[in-house]
Amino acid sequence: MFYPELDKDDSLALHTDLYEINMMYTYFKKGIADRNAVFEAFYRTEPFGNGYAVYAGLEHVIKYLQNLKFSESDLEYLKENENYDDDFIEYLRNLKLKLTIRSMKEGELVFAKEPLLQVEGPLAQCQLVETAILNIINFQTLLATKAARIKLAVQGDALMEFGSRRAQETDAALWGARAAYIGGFDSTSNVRAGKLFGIPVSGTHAHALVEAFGSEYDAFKAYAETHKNCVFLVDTYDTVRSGVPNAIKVADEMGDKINFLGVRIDSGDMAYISKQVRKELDDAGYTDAKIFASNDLDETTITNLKMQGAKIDVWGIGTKYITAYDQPALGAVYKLVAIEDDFHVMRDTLKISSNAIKVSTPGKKQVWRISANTAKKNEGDWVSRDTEDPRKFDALFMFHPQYDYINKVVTDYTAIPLLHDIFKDGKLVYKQPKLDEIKQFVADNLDGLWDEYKRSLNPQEYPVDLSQDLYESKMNLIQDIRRKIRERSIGR
Ligand SMILES: Nc1ncnc2c1ncn2[C@@H]1O[C@H](COP(=O)(O)OP(=O)(O)OP(=O)(O)O)[C@@H](O)[C@H]1O
Ligand SMILES: O=P(O)(O)OC[C@H]1O[C@H](OP(=O)(O)OP(=O)(O)O)[C@H](O)[C@@H]1O
Ligand SMILES: O=C(O)c1cccnc1
Repeated sequence: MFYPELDKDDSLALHTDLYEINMMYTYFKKGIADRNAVFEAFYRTEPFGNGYAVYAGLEHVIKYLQNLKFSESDLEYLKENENYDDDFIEYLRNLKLKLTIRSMKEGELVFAKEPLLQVEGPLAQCQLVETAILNIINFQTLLATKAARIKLAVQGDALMEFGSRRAQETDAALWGARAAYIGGFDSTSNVRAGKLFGIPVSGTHAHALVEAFGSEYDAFKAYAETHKNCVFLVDTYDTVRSGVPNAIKVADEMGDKINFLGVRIDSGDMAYISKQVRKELDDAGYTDAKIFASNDLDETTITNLKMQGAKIDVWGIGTKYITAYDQPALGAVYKLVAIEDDFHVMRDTLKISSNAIKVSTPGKKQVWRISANTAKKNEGDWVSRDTEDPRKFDALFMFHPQYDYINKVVTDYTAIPLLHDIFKDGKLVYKQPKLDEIKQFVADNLDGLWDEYKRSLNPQEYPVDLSQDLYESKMNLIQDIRRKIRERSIGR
């Protein structure tokens, strides 16, 4: 630890951007800190060109919110470094979260432009938690989605997560291992993730073992004499001529004393070499021995290797998974959608932009997953005001919010609300599922999605439609704001 005097009194209350606390200060001084507000978090485009994202991070968000309180050293720091009056510091000292949070469940398949998490409560409190909530769900949702893409590419083969050494620091390795498991990996190499989350841990050995013993035979033999389950890394010198023959020799000598699970290759032409290795293992009678592969793999390389007929059974994935190499940010944002006015009435709010995708949708919402009762597949998501309930209608008119000529009428459907109560007035009301249940939930959800949305390249756009009510109030609010701006500029 670098700062032991602070660490003992550290908290995540300051894990926020300064501008959040500066806004809190303004709200406090102007007497509106406790006005009721509603913020919603959403992202704007699907990551990796995928057709959906896998929502993850809620467990960490809950942990963060449950423990949120300014410590004395936090307050001291603010007092010394910012020009806040003492009454604000006192306000922060007594701050007790009273937020009502609604969120998608972890493992839910989610789509661009729909609220994933909604925060309602005192304006200043809503503002404080923006940074950490986005920090957590941006990372974990991105990674769980990457994991699901990799899972799709391996077509049922086993997947090991190897990313810790390349992760952007320790928290990313830990929560990234969890997101991998949610998204479809079978195990992680991170032992702490095993201890904290109950994820199966697994591993082989590194080149260092071979180098330390000076020869592959001595290294494999030593490993076999100290471990029951053995996967030998065979590419330190020459995979085909030395690595695999030495692995086979040790397996023969040890017989039933070990479980010879297979060999790992970590370099070279994986398609060509894996075929050679398969033949050597089969010829020696080890037809059940598996070929493990690692080396900067991702869903694209895996798909290509499969196309080449590579004989790989188990895939170890590190760098390109844990760093979300091809798209390092999900870009989820947190926007104010409603606020209490001077007359204690909730008023919708909107952010206008010349960029259509950046125009937010006002109002407190609910997201409904609409599935056809006959096909048992999802028809799309219907974003409504939180007061609307499509279960009361016989038919649902669904239309694209930007291109309203793309529309359909759905009958005989089931509508399931996706935003669930997590905290009510600061009290946790949600029973958190076990990690394995979340993992299963992802798999079940994927079953409910048409293949057209699931393919990893150029998937169809999944419909995320607005209710008529929401659409009209958005258009009216845009007109209203434009008119006010026009009037003001004419007056000048
Ligand atoms: N047959 C293949 N088709 C497509 N990509 C492959 C194939 N074989 C290996 N790759 C990938 O190509 C990339 C570079 O492989 P390369 O052969 O240069 O590694 P290497 O130099 O042998 O490994 P190292 O640098 O770790 O010793 C890696 O991401 C690897 O997974
Ligand atoms: O390739 P990744 O997907 O990141 O998987 C993790 C990598 O970590 C280990 O390599 P190591 O740290 O020894 O580095 P090197 O193999 O690249 O030399 C292992 O042999 C994998 O290659
Ligand atoms: O167990 C392994 O083979 C492993 C673990 C971490 C990184 N690379 C490989």
